[in-house]
Amino acid sequence: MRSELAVATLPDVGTPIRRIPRIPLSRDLDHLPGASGALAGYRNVLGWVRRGDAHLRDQVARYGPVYRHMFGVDPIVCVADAELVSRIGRNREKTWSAGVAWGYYLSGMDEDIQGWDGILTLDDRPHRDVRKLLSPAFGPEALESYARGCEDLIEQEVSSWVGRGRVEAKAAFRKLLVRISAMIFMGERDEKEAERLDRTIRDLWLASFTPALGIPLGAVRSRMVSSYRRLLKALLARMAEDPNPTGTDLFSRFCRSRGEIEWADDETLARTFISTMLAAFDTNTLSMSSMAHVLSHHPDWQERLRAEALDAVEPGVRGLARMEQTENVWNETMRLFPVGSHVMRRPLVDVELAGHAIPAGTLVYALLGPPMRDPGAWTDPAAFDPERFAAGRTEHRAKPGVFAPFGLGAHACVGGLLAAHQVKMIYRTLLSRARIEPVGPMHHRHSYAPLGAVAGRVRVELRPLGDGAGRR
Ligand code: HEM
Repeated sequence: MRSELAVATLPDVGTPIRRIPRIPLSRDLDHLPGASGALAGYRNVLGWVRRGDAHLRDQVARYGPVYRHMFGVDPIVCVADAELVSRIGRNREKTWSAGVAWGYYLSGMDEDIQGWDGILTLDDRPHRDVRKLLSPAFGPEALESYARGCEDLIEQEVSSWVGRGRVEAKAAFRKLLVRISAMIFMGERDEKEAERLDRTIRDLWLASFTPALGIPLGAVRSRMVSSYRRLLKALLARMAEDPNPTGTDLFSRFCRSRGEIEWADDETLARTFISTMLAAFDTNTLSMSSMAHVLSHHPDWQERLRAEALDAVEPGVRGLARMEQTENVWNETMRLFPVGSHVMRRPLVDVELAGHAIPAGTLVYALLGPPMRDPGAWTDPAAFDPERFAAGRTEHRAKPGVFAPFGLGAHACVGGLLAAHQVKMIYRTLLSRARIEPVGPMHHRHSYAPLGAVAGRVRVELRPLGDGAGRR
């Protein structure tokens, strides 16, 4: 039976959605294998936080590739089969809405919102319009200028880590990436301003996560919303002061495209811009921290990457393009320690997945982690083996959906290349200066909180290389 409430309020397939309301979730899921009830929902959230992807793989082993569960107070359907994940993400049937799914969490977060909430709450043509607007800011010329713009900052920060000796990778990478992002995104070089921006982004993540936990819009959320409004006001003031900015930062590039979308006023653009930053801050910090853990326990791979780093001295993106082994290690790290747990979608009509009827309006989590251990695609899936990505093996292309750390289809990550450049630049500098040694044993514990990484603190020892061992 279909949830009449959800169906009554769902937009038609292909309808551009403006100001997505919070459409109730379909709850008619009893015919699916899985668990239900509030207690299961809270236990499930704890499982995600404590055991990350291992928790999800256990659920798949128990219930199969399509199952129902609760995430906090919300009934969800999880999909773990690579081809189904690919089908949902690519959305060739034009059935799956990211907007209605994200809108469930984000809509109404700020009662003053007059326009779109963000890039992930858009579907169809409005979404294509925004992607087009963003594309020059992620094109080759822009990426080159970002790469050159942050070289000095990376040098400085890496020197200070090596000087300190022992670092906690999550905090260290975050501090550096926040400064890089503030510079790239907003042309902001001031450390304090970068930290303030970071706090706002953190608040926004928390604000979008609280409804699933059944936490009412109380004091906590309103504090988060006020820091969001402050940032929005600052962006709008900047747009008003300088209607045609010449800066090379992402915001200036974005502003220069104003007027290209007839439906988007300044406020809509500023909100869209904030949502773009929201997707960028934590993601790469976590992938790089997991990589530090992995490299500290694989000195052989570290040596290979060091040789590559010392060889790739050409400035800008040309040198980075040569760092294929670094990219393979990064990919292998994200395969074993996924960053994004799922892409969230809702079908706008009733659909069938692996013989199970999924009612329109169901909140579906297309899981990204379990397919990355699919034994049908990966040899010895639990092993650390970066060469599986190299030419000649390319296991990540074995079948659709087996490797999608950046999502799939129209909403696939816009910043994947930028993230890869940042990883290569930072590791090129770090590995040419120091050897990364472990503090404590290798462990595979993973956690989603809500983004994923090696669980807990990632402490590593940085031993400066002897004279002549490093060049940069
Ligand atoms: C390791 C780093 C990163 C990972 C693992 C990652 C992962 C993802 C994933 C899985 C999605 C798809 C979400 C969905 O379909 O529901 C996504 C979308 C997105 N990412 Fe990333 N991301 C990373 C870095 C970045 C960076 C550096 C930026 C810079 C701006 C960025 C900007 C975005 C944006 C704007 C979207 C939404 C695209 C759209 O809706 O069209 N990401 N990312």
